[in-house]
Amino acid sequence: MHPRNPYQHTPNFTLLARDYPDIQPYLTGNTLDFQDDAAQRALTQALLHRDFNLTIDLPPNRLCPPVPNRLNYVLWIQDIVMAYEGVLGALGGGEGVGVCGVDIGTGASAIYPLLACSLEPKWQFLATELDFESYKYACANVQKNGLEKRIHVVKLDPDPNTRTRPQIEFTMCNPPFYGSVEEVEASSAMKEGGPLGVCTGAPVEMITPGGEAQFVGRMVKESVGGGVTLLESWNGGHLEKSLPNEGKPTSGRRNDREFSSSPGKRHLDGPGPSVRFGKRRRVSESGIGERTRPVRWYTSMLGKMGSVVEVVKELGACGISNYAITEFVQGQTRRWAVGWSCGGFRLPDSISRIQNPNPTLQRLMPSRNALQFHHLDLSNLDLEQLQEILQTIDGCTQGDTNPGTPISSRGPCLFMSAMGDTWSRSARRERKMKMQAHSGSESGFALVCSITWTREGGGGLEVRWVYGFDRALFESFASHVARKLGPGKGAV
Ligand SMILES: C[S@@+](CC[C@H](N)C(=O)[O-])C[C@H]1O[C@@H](n2cnc3c(N)ncnc32)[C@H](O)[C@@H]1O
Repeated sequence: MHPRNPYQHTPNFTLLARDYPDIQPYLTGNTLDFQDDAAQRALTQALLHRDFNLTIDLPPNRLCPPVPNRLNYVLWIQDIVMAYEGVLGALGGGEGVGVCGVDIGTGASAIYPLLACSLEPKWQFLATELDFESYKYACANVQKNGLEKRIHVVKLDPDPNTRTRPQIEFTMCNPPFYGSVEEVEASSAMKEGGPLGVCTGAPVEMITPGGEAQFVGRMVKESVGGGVTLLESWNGGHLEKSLPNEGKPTSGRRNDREFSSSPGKRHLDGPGPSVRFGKRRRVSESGIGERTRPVRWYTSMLGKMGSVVEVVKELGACGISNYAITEFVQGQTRRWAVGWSCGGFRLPDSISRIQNPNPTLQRLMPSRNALQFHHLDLSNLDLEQLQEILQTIDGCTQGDTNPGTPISSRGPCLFMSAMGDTWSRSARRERKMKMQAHSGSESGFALVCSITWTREGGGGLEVRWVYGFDRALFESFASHVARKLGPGKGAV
């Protein structure tokens, strides 16, 4: 379960039923009858209202989304967005820009955009739906909560006349799991709504040709060309118009008691508000080439581990190495999500990798974006000394940092950027000969890293890859920094 998910323990149904009497008929003691789909609907409605101030209607003939499970995915998306928002802030761009996400197949509940908008007052969504019945309910649910300016529900009708879209920060999707009715029937593992829960999913919610792996595989292929699966009918106009005026906090939408460890930049291992590249050079987002990408992060939930294997294979086939895998465990239900980007922002390992994966997942994990070096003698190193040492690396730019505000548990964090390899011996020789290099060029960074260190345990250094496309360049830079700082024993 996501660490910020407040549903770590089974709710006290008896207490909940006092405020939400619709639950009462399905209670025996503190046990809710998950075999009854009406009980599941009553629970979802109660939790959404109590904890998120959301009111929704759910049709009996469509999926009833379990709130804790759906919230896990939203919180992971929040991690991803916070990670790169922090980086953009550090690079002097992207401040105050609203976040635009896409939920592919929003369902009757429109649960993902509703939850996400309730947690994040600046986010907006495009929510697509294929099925007319679900589409009607989704529109009504968005309207009921006064969120129609921030959540635009579209009924998909392929239309080739696509116009320019605003930057989409992420797409999310809970695709139909199965490839056929036979597969649904053969599966005894389908446990929407808890271990004993009945499933009210309609065929359109459960079945897609080729199953979820093929659905997401298609997304992967389309993402290489900048596409968003089945979004052809959306022209983006609605959200573009409302983007600059949005961002007013929606008071009362968050239950602060439930979310005492509520999300905020200070919880991140990465860059915080005090870090800027501003002094030496302000870089627009277009300077790192990301604004031109229609979608920054594609993500999808997956219900079968075998599908994770297939999707990662497809990512490899498409040459996409910048990806993330997470696992959502809620009671006995286990789900996974895969995210990938064709852009250069690299996520912290804590977001992109599962901590203790089983052997199958271990093999699929993306490469680490942080390299650690131990046994460096850093006992006397302070931020100023580090800055001085790093200044001696030719052709690299340092970001500002506020030493009084540690933004990582490891200590202050410093950003370094480079336009290319300027530190290796051959690069230095070449620079001497040409003497022109990259000075003042605004053509964009090749590499951005954050550097944190600790004096404890003999001194440790962590160089995290924040932006770039060339892993070898990152690894070479990290080793160079470690060599500069002391007698390292190699990266682990
Ligand atoms: C498993 S349900 C997920 C519903 C909701 N997002 C949730 O998590 O509870 C999948 C949804 O995707 C819709 N759908 C199926 N194929 C689609 C497609 N190609 N494009 C958009 N929506 C689709 C279905 O109608 C259904 O509502």
